Amino acid sequence: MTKSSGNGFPDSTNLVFIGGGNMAAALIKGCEKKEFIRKENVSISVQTEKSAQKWRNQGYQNVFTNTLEMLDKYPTAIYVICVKPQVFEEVVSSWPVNSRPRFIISVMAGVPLKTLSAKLPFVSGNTTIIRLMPNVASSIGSGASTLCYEKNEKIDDQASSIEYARKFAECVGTVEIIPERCFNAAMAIGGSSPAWTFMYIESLADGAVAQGLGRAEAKRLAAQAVLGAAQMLLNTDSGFDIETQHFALLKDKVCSPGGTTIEGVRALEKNGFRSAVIEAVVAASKKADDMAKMMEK
Ligand SMILES: NC(=O)C1=CN([C@@H]2O[C@H](COP(=O)(O)OP(=O)(O)OC[C@H]3O[C@@H](n4cnc5c(N)ncnc54)[C@H](OP(=O)(O)O)[C@@H]3O)[C@@H](O)[C@H]2O)C=CC1
Ligand SMILES: O=C(O)[C@@H]1CCC=N1
Repeated sequence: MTKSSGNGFPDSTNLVFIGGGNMAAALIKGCEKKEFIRKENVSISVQTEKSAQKWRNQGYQNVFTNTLEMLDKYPTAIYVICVKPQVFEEVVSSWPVNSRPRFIISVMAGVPLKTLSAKLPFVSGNTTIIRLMPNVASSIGSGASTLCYEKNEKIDDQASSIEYARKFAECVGTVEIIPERCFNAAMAIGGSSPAWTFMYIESLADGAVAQGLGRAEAKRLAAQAVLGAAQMLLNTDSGFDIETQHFALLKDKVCSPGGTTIEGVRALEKNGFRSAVIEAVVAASKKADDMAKMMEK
């Protein structure tokens, strides 16, 4: 009998990554660390020989600079699309018509399921296509991913594919399975917000540096303060229940009457802090909506 390592699929199942950049690296390394996959079952296609060599130097042997050649070699593997959305059309053009992947996971922002199906007519129909939106913290196993797919009872054993994708995403952090109509909004928080959080932490440090604190101390302190605050929201040991309680409960605990923090709250509100953050989420989400519309053309 074929051995299985608990992911529901035989150990010999090949995972084929189209694109081998930051996201592919985070996912591959996270899955390997959790022994979900092994190097010998991973194939990667990249654009440049330089990137291919980087992967080979890390012990990956199945590395290609020609996607068609790779997909030809693994016509029934699990495919993970990890290229930029702008490159997707090019990838489609080098997709062999006889490939029959077990299922497909796409991490591309702004490329909806219906576009993926329409652009890959020869593989869709009886092939589950899953959208997964990981984030940069996946590279250290602290990602916050979202996943969506279209339920189709005609597809054989679709539930196993979804379960595999869920476990795959869990190798690099948490995963929320959500309807596609909310996917771009979730992407703005899960996928994009780490960039804004880095900006926020940088600004905290800048403020303290302006007031005389050393740069290194300010950076460490700011990062740890943000981490601790996030952990209080997620860890019930803080007495906070994220399902039922309002974030302001914790904010109010920090704001002593007549104290320092409330002065900072006042300054933030005066400068449109919350509105700026809300608008950033809406802007990122709308950009993904626009990208999806462009893709339809
Ligand atoms: N960065 C992030 O935080 C997140 C990104 N995403 C999504 O992940 C996807 C990838 O992003 P990211 O990993 O950051 O991008 P990168 O630029 O790091 O990686 C893109 C990869 O695609 C390869 N590539 C380019 N053209 C081709 C081609 N024709 N055939 C095969 N491979 C090709 C590149 O090769 P080479 O290395 O040789 O240039 C590179 O390895 C995007 O669609 C993005 O929307 C999703 C969530 C978060
Ligand atoms: O900026 C982007 O388009 C990608 C998707 C989410 C994070 N990075």
